[in-house]
Amino acid sequence: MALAGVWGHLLPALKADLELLLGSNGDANMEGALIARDKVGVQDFVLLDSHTSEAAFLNNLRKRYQENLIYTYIGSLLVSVNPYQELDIYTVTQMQLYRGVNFFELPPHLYAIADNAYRVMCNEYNNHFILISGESGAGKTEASKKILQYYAVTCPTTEQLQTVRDRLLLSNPVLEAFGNAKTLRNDNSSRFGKYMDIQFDFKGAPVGGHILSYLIEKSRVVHQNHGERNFHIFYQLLEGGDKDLLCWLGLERNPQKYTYLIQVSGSWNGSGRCAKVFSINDKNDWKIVRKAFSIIDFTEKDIEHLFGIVASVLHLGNIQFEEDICSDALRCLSSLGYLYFQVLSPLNVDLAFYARDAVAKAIYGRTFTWLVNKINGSLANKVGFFFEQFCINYCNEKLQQLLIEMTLKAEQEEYELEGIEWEPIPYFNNKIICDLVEQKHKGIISILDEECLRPGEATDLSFLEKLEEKVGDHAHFVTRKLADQKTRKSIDWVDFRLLHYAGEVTYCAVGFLEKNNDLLYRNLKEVLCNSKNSIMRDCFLLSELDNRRRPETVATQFKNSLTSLIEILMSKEPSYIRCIKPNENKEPGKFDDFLIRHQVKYLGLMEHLRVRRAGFAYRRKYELFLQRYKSLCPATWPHWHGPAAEGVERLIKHIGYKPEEYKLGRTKIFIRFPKTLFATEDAFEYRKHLLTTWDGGRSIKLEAFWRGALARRAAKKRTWAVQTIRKFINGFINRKKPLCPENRDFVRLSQYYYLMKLRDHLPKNVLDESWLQPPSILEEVREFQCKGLSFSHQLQQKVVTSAVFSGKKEGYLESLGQPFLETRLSEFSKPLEASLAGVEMLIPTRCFQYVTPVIKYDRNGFKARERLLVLTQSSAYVVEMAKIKQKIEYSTLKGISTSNLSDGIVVIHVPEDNKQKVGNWDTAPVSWCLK
Ligand SMILES: Nc1ncnc2c1ncn2[C@@H]1O[C@H](COP(=O)(O)OP(=O)(O)OP(=O)(O)O)[C@@H](O)[C@H]1O
Repeated sequence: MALAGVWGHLLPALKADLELLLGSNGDANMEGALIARDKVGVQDFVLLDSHTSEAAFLNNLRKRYQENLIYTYIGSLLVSVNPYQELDIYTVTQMQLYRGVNFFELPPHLYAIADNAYRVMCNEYNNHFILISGESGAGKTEASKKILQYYAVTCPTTEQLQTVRDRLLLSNPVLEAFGNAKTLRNDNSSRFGKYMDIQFDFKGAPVGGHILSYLIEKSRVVHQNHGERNFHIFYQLLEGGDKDLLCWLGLERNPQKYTYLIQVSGSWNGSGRCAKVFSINDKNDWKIVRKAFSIIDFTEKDIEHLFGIVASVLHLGNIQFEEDICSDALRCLSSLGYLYFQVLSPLNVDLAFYARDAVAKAIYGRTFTWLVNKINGSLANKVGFFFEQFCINYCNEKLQQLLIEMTLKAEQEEYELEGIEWEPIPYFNNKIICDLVEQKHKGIISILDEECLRPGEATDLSFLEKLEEKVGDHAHFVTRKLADQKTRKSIDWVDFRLLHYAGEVTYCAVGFLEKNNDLLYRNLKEVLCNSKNSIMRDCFLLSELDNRRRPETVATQFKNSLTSLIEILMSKEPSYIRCIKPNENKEPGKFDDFLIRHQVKYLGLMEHLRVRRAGFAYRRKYELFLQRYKSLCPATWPHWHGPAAEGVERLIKHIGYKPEEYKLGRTKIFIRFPKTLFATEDAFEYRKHLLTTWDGGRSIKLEAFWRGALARRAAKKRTWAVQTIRKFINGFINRKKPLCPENRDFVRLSQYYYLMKLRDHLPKNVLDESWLQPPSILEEVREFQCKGLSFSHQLQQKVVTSAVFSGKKEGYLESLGQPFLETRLSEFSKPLEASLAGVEMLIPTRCFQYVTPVIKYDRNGFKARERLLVLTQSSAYVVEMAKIKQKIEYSTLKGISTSNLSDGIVVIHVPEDNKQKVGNWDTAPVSWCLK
């Protein structure tokens, strides 16, 4: 399974950043889904009443958010609203709760998505990805971390695999230190795109992983916006690094001393200082990062070099240029041995500053890539600002297209497979915009590359002109020159505007050429290649210099890496998590309608909901549907013996499904309207409560009640049955007195109100029936209680038995239906009874765990002899005529076997040297055959 992609930055207009969580599997449909609704609004938007208005959508989201229910489904897509507070829903207990449980059985949760992906991956051996998207600060990184933690806790692991797990978890603080920064929108904003792949072995244990990083925001190294910070690592090093380290790196603890940490536009409290950020504890974070490094296999040398580079960047920023003057900082750098500069600059002061910043950005960018590569996989990066925004939004277009295509494709394929007529769903295909950006020769990226590469004087304006010339007639492209009178005013001469699927974004073309080229002077590269710092050398490999071919432009690199990413994603099954930021102030409980409506729009949530609803809202395998709802029809309750498809047909006919409400496929039933399923689910809930409500630890009286009701049924017929059920419920409820101390059970109180509410809203034909028998398990419970046997003890025994025999022994299922006995004394013949009486003198009865008559087959000629088998906590005894013939201590047992047929043969394997003779028993058998 894998995590990927964070583009959390600089999206003032489109604001759509992405984080991907990639992995294996995901049943995107409702296969096997069991609907369990929590009580606030609907937990699946698909279940909203017939209309799919944005207002209804927002209402539901708001209602739930105000109750701290931050997760809601749209089918299998999870919508998550940032709570901006710690919620008690990520505990290990919660993880265990969601582990292995059907998708919709529990309230919506990240863990359900994660677990579903994992389970389908394990069952179907396919790959899966989870795409997490949302604007900066919406909670993508947190979601991905929580999913990682979920896998770390719930996946099987060995000591050896723990290393992989720890590496995956601990790579996060390191990546965040180097790749995250405080922005206005998020104090811990990921400034790079991230794709993390987690690989599992066939047993479902995590065995490896790798991370791809995209587009680290290098410009932040040399420049931060008002109210923002540089990457965390700089502050962590200064704040947390010990004195000796700082001294060795030539650093002072005070961040104010470093230009790159107090950039002009970063002087946001008026004096060029960064105000304290209370949510960030650099000192503490430094400790975590330091510790993580050692666990993720970085050598001390690596760490030394890495911090050397971080320090070098800070020193670089302090280099000032004046005519013919080399600053102290430069000398300091050289003395550290990290960089040897030959300052033979033909550049003027401005260009020298430009070159200095270019070096700092390049060093940081490449070091980040090196760091990611070191942690796992590999890939490139680059860029900054409008150009960067353009790349990010292009990426969002591609992923949006992927989402729609994959959703529709999956639906379409399933309908075809099931032989169900497909009704096409109208949706906006944003391929047209992707083409506008990426098409060979004709797309914006190609045009940009052409301008970058062509000889002669190319400028950002000539690029803009080329765009007008080549894509000017495209419906999603506009410039001031091409715009109509009205829109013209809002577009500058140097701008172009794209009509993205999520809305219009205006890009300033200034800087596009330069950023696309990402030029680094060749002589500076040579200097860096000669550094003594091995990481630095690796980052600026000489081979790159030898290669005279022009490197690919930034946009082309990005396009290519995106194409590979999309290819990877297309080969996997999707799951989606859409994160929503509820307000701009990071305030818990505040639901800003305007802000959220905007996100609902650009995240395509309404579109997704319509897609889900336009087809069939739910589909289930016949077997699963029947299993869940069989109690709603006398013909299918308690067992249906024919094919499941026919059972389902009978069942829905009985419930009263109308033809337009469903279709029957080859293996599944398709239900068109959520309402239909909703009603069925209500009826099911009602039945379930009736059948399973427990009466203060004693068996419920439902069955007896029911029998009585049945007896009088003939006379009073249906109306009476309804009254009977009502009476039962009322009686049951009145007896409960929910608040009295013995009934402190709060759950019962909730059940009561729930049941009462449900009763008034049931489809008529559900209340009408009195054929319903409680399941056999309840009869069994009653029987146990009559006999004073402990139900939970029985249950435990049955669970153990099931684990041993399920699917392995014929007739096992039938035997499960009977109560397990602790003795079979009634089956004793007279001599055996006498035997037991004698044995009781030797083994106290209180030690008996199980006593049964057996036939022992002698090894010599397989002669059958009647014996008594007595099992105690520690040993088995074979008894004959009041004598213990053999004692077998469990600790010496080699094993026990049974046949897989429906017989009672048990073979007890004892060691060859078991000479433990008891009484007059004279042989030490290897095996026992008992019947
Ligand atoms: N599930 C959650 N529970 C509690 N707090 C959360 C949760 N999700 C997010 N937050 C809070 O919101 C902050 C921002 O979340 P996060 O960093 O995950 O956003 P993001 O979408 O990854 O942003 P960016 O794109 O800028 O990296 C977190 O630092 C945390 O304080």
